Amino acid sequence: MGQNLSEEKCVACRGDAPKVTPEEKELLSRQIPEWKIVEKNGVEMLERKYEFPDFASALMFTERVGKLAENEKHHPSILTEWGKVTVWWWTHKINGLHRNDFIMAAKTDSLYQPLLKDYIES
Ligand SMILES: C[C@H](O)[C@H](O)[C@H]1CNC2=NC(N)=NC(=O)C2=N1
Repeated sequence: MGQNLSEEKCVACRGDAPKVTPEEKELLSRQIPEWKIVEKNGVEMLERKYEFPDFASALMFTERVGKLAENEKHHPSILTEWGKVTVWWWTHKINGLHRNDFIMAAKTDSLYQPLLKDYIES
């Protein structure tokens, strides 16, 4: 498992679901090299900043990430600014990182280049 994280489904995550082990964290991180693991209030999260040519395209990306979150029932924090969107993924129910978060980060990455391409061509 784990060759194509963006194609895995996000599984329903219960409160007793396992956090990723340090070994899994290391392996999964290699598939999402642009993401950093940060800690906020003692909770580990995945964080990535995406860049855009203006506010409208940043907002379109935010909307697409929001739809992805609703489809997968797993929801990020998103900060939308002029020319950039910062996304954080973690699992609220376990206050930390689950495999789901790495799946969602990979899926988020897969939305980025197509949006830029559509936007520039339109
Ligand atoms: C019932 C519903 O699926 C859950 O409450 C979901 C909603 N979205 C979620 N999103 C994230 N990131 N973590 C969760 O634990 C979580 N729980």
